[in-house]
Amino acid sequence: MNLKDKVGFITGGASGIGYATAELLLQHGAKVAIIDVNSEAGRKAVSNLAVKYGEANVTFVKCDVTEDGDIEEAFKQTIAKFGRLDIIMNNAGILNESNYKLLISVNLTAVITGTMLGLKYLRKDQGGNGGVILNMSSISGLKPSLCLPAYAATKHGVVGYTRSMANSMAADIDVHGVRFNCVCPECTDTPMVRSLESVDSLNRRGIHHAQALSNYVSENVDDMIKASYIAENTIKLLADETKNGAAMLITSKGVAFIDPPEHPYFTDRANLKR
Ligand SMILES: NC(=O)C1=CN([C@@H]2O[C@H](COP(=O)(O)OP(=O)(O)OC[C@H]3O[C@@H](n4cnc5c(N)ncnc54)[C@H](O)[C@@H]3O)[C@@H](O)[C@H]2O)C=CC1
Ligand SMILES: CC/C=C\C[C@H](O)C(=O)/C=C/C=C/C=C\C=C\[C@@H](O)C/C=C\CCC(=O)O
Repeated sequence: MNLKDKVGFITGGASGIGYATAELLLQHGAKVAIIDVNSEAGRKAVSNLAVKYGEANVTFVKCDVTEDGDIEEAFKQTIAKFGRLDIIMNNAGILNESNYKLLISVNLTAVITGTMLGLKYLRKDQGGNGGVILNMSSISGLKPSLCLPAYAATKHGVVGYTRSMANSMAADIDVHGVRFNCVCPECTDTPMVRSLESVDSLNRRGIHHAQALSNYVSENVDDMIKASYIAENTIKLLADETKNGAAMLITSKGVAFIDPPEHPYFTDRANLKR
């Protein structure tokens, strides 16, 4: 996919990985809607990006991704502003083991809702141009995370959902034109991770092994991979039209595509005919 003049929709785009990806899309000539619950951060992000890339190319829509109506409205406002939609990045996420229902709602339910609601605007057979849905998982979606079991459950859910959607819709891709992929970064230097330095904040959020995790983050955060590195690899995946159903692990050593185990039943639609 040539990113020039394409339109991206990024939840959690006011900060961290979402913001870095928004900026890189703009550098490639795309237009971007930053979708975020934090109005102050969202407006600040857009005013910074507008100075560099032009007011006509970036917009902010306030949206709590746990509210279906907000997500629908955000899609409508994005298309009203830019006239099309090509890239959906369901990226908003939180760390809160205490409030695991909210955690699941933001990190997993909203990814499914954003995919289902967005799909109808992308589908070529429903008036769209085709495109790509990129869901944000984590290395914690591929392996256990002893400090964050509920978080890991949401991120495993994102991998399972994204691969399953890709498989179930791949046979008709010429009709709808939509690809589904997910990215799985290791620990990255962002405001979300910097917030883990405070043991009080970890305890309030019910995070396991709080003191050990706080020490680990304080000692390692400056050497962690940067959001710009996640964004560079995310953009490559977005643009690569050969990739559908990919789970891209991103670590300081580079990227790797993690394949699911083989199983003959219901991994592809041919088996439904048996
Ligand atoms: N930083 C890391 O080490 C890693 C982060 N991730 C994932 O990447 C994504 C982005 O994380 P970061 O950039 O690190 O965090 P961040 O905290 O810098 O950015 C997250 C953004 O999501 C927004 N957000 C939170 N709840 C929301 C809601 N209900 N509705 C709309 N927006 C909401 C926040 O306001 C914030 O702007 C998350 O899904 C996270 O789980 C994955 C792997 C590693
Ligand atoms: C106490 C020692 C620190 C880490 C080991 C442990 O496995 C763990 O659970 C650490 C989690 C740290 C998470 C911090 C931010 C989360 C971001 C994620 O999206 C994934 C990144 C890293 C997971 C690291 C891991 O599980 O080892």
